[in-house]
Amino acid sequence: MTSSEELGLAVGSTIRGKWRNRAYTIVRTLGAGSNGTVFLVNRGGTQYALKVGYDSVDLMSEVNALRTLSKSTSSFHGMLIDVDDVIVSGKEYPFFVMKFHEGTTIASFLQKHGSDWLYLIGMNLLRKLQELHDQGYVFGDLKMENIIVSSYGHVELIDFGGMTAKGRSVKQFTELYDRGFWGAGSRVAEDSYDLFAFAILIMRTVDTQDSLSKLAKGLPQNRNLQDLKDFVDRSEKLNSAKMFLHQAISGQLNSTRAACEAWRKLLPKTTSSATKSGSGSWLPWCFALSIVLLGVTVYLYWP
Ligand SMILES: Nc1ncnc2c1ncn2[C@@H]1O[C@H](COP(=O)(O)OP(=O)(O)OP(=O)(O)O)[C@@H](O)[C@H]1O
Repeated sequence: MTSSEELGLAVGSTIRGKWRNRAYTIVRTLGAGSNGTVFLVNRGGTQYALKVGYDSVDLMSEVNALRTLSKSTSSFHGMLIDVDDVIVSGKEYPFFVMKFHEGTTIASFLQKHGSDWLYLIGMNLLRKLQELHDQGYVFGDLKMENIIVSSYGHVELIDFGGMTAKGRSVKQFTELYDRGFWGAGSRVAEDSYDLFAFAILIMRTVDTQDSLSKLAKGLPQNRNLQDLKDFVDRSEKLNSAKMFLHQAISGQLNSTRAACEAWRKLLPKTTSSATKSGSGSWLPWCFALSIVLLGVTVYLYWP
């Protein structure tokens, strides 16, 4: 794999597209994975995430996914900003530019703000998945590393290289989150495939001993769905989500719509009504405040 240093793309240097001639200044490296290196870049005062790939075939599937979603009217609209090639030291590399999502991983968000946030984050993640599923796609490679959480538990998905049209075979996945790996179902792209990965992700947030990874390292014939069910049963912190998780890992939740409804019931009451109506639990407070202000006004100005 070619690293960013080898590419000679240091902070402050410019990536200029060969075809569209747009220039992006590198602010810092956001991360590097199997398909490329992602940089935070600046163009005309706006920050973007720019991914330089090592192989255009690998990058193309992600670009195609982003292109499709960008055209939609969903919250994924306008995600893809630019696609081009850059020449570095005489060699050509493909790159694309997307919206930059500021935030952190689920694990660090929960550590900082408390584990109660898990239910709201889970709700927001299910809604994102539902948007994707409604358009006829599954995400495929759903895992901790591909989710960014920002303030108020807002969730964004990143790395759409695994996005697959429903009915096809999932093209990119991570074993730990893959139901095929656990002998719990096929790799056909359907809602329940992502919902299985969602359940694993929720389980991983309480897995301080990393026991799921240890289980995954076992022999294939010793690894099965029952191990996962036992994990859920042992995890006290997941008590209220037990039924949901059992259903998700056994493929009994067939639609993300149904999953959203089931998960909503797990939300603490105030959050639940806030997320449902979009108004929030601040309404009663606003009402109380307005009464107090009225009282103060009457007291000050009454003749
Ligand atoms: N749109 C974005 N906004 C903010 N950060 C991003 C964005 N896209 C990617 N990143 C950051 O860059 C890192 C690497 O990105 P990504 O997972 O897409 O690379 P990859 O090469 O496909 O990795 P993998 O080997 O996991 O498939 C991410 O973990 C994330 O921290």
